[in-house]
Amino acid sequence: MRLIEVRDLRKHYSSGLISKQCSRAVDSVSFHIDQGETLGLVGESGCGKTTVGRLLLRLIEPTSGSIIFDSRDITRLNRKEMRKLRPRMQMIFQDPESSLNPRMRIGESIAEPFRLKLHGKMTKIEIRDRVLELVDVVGLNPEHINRFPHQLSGGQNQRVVLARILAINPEFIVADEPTASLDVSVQAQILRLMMDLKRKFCLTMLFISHDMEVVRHMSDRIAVMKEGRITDVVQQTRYSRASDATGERICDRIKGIDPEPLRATI
Ligand SMILES: Nc1ncnc2c1ncn2[C@@H]1O[C@H](COP(=O)(O)OP(=O)(O)OP(=O)(O)O)[C@@H](O)[C@H]1O
Repeated sequence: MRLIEVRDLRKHYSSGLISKQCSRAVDSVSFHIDQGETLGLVGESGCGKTTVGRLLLRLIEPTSGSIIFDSRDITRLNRKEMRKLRPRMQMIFQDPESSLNPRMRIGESIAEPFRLKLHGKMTKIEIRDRVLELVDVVGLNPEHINRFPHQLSGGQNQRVVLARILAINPEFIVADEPTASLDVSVQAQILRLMMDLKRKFCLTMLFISHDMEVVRHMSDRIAVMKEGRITDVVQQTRYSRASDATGERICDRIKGIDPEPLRATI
């Protein structure tokens, strides 16, 4: 089943006071993502990947085109309707610390969606148990819940971001270069965790990266972007998809990671 469909999406920016110049950040882009599928979006810096991701969640408004999410054109929804829909679609950014409130302890950050009663009222004990469960699911220790983001590493903070997203319980995630800011030694661990969570929670994902090898490892299909347009969509077969060799290459590149578990997730 199709969860998201983008039709003829454009985002143009104009600049210059006297002679107006138009930059076509996204130009006539169309694609779809099926439920449970990961579509990789790859292309060189400045080709429009992040703009597509932000448009899909309506963090920015399109110049034209439609974005059908679960059979509804979200470009036509008003603020109230969009606010209601928002928990179903979430974004993971490059820098995990920027997505976390620096003054909130990790436990509070993960608990926030429960406190906001996104999924009904819960008691304090139920919230604490769910937080501890999620901390475990993303591979953190219970002691981390009392720390602040600046007291954790980048990789640990990205795990917190993932736990918080799972607390919101979305169906669709835009992951925009989620490991780009991380130390090479933790990149493979986070990618592996994302693959596991994606399977476990049946998530649908747009995975954005400029790194073709990482995108090949993570995606079912790959859309290639150039100068605001999608130039190619490649279906990954069981064989072309991140093969054992690719898994090993990623591990080779990201030193200190045992290739076996990574291969097991392919
Ligand atoms: N608010 C804005 N105003 C004007 N131009 C913008 C704005 N945001 C993005 N752009 C331009 O749109 C184009 C696409 O930017 P975008 O950030 O989507 O690219 P990207 O492929 O994600 O790049 P990177 O991989 O470096 O993050 C760029 O040329 C950028 O300068």
